[in-house]
Amino acid sequence: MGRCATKKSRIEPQDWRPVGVAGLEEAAEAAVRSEKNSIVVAGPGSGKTELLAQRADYLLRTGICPDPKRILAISFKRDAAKNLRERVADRLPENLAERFDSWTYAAFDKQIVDRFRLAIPECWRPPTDYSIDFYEIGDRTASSIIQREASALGVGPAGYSQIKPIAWFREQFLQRLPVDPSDLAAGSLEDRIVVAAWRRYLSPKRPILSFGMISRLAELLVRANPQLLSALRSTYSHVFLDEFQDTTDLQYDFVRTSFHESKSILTAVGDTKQCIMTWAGALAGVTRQFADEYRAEPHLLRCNFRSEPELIAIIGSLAKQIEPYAVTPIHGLGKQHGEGECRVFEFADDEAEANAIAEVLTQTIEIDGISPRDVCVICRQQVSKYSDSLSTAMRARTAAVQVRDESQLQDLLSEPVVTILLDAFQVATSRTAQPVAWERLQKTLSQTTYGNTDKVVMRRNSLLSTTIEKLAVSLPGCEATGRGVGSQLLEVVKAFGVDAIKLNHEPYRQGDFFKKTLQDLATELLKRYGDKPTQSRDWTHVLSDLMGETSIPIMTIHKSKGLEYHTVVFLGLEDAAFGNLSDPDGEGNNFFVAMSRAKKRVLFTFAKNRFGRTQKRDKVEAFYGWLRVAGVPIEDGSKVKFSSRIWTY
Ligand SMILES: Nc1ncnc2c1ncn2[C@@H]1O[C@H](COP(=O)(O)OP(=O)(O)OP(=O)(O)O)[C@@H](O)[C@H]1O
Repeated sequence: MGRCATKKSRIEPQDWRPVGVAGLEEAAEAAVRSEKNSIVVAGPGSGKTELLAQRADYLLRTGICPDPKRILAISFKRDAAKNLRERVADRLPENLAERFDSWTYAAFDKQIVDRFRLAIPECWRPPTDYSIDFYEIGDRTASSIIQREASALGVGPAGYSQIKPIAWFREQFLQRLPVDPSDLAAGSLEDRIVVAAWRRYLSPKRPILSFGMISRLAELLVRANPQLLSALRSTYSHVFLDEFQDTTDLQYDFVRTSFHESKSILTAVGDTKQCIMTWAGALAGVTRQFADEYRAEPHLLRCNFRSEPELIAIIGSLAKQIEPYAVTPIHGLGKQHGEGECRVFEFADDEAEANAIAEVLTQTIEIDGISPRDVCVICRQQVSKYSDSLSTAMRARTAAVQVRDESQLQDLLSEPVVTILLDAFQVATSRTAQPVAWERLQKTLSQTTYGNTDKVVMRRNSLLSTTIEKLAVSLPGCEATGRGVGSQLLEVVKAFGVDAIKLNHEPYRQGDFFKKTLQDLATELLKRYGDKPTQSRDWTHVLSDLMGETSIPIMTIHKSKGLEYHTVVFLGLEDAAFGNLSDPDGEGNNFFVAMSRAKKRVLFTFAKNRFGRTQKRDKVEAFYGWLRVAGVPIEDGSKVKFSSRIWTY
């Protein structure tokens, strides 16, 4: 993908061509060039994220999004927001890319609340030092809130016993907040409890907000302040909504208050693997609602650019079994045959499973030469529990590659300040040139300091070189203590300018998030560095370990969304792994997500005995049925020689 470093003049829409890809399918190109609200529905690997990056390129290069207007992209996960931001930054000149804002819903809501806190009606205004509750309230907490607040209002159990806690929480506590709470305060007992509970959460003594509450405050803020609303609308001429099928009521409501019936043009992209019906052209749920309310033009994509034709055929078969009218997906570049494979193995127990899969993973890396980062192990839930035997089996086979739970590190490594720091550490400690990291650092520094005259650029380059040199000198003798590593991080951050970094990344301006991110990074570095004797401390190794260059990621299905790998192993296609399957459609979609992450190979496993207990597959039988019809039989793992190059009977 060509990096465009120079300022280019505006191009005419008819002269614009997709950047970095051979082409786009017709429906995708229509969505990229659309002048109306639109909803793009497409299967896995169809290039939805790519389409948004291309649309940003189109709108900014042609001036259809004219300076000083901006594009707002909202995603669900931090790494998805980062991925989109990077794709746009990679292909556009800086002066254009800087008008592309890529946020998660949570971060966007929070920065609105924090920046415009004083415009929140006083009765709902949180103190500045509120903490975040990362978990939404569950049944038990809701129940105790109701009990506590009802008692405080002088109502006994007979008065509140009929209130269903979780329904109260979802439908009433998280309802739209009225500008004036007196209506609620004078309303039903449920409403009075809502007001009392909010007051307690907002109280200066121990203010604490969940992301659901922050979303509600952001919506209220925009609704209650016409000037803010109009500023938001005139700032963002175009709005992108990623993974739209997953939008919650609260998020939908915030978008509606902010942009419905405005001049801002909305592009929502949704994924049929979450909502199979849409593939047939029958929009469903929130997708349907959006199409109706925003008079959005639908664009249905059918290409898959990710997977080999054999996997696309299986994905298409599964879709058709679920929805007979589903469009058959085709390979994006017209390939008819490839090396894709999908296999299901049954093992006597998790130990046999671990040995076989460890063998497969080792071969994939050591013989096929696939990078550990291009291989992934997925579990439905409880990653460390499900992958425990596999970790042991891998350790017994090779010291070079391990499997690693990605859940905690994924978010930390997506942080912009962490990217700066790891790039700086990498350039300072690597024995070879690191042009990509160096260029990224230069670019970041140019965003945090002003001016582009030769003198300013020279001064910037000299500052960067000095910072890196200092770091290169200090790191080898760095104390193996939090203070030692932490102070090196601080030195780099200071060179880039703490305020400037915060100015460019809104979430760092709030609370102690910036400090905590640096602390978390120091802890992770220290874990890998501090336990070795001084002479054998090797920063290159520490960094590659932290960035996971030598480890195979293990993650939940949820974390795997939006990602792709050469080989995917799904451990435990079993009833217990899928919980109580109270939502079979949702679990079917989860299965679909896991299946569609693979470019070349996807393996599913079933262990008859796991954690010393017999496993069943009655509830997940539908998934096995889909696979059988798609031509994927269940194989007896004990009869397969996994140690041979080609797994034979
Ligand atoms: N027009 C295109 N030509 C060639 N390759 C493409 C094109 N569009 C996307 N790709 C590639 O196909 C893969 C899938 O693209 P992308 O991640 O954008 O798909 P997606 O629809 O967002 O996927 P999913 O929702 O399944 O995670 C990526 O490797 C991407 O680089």
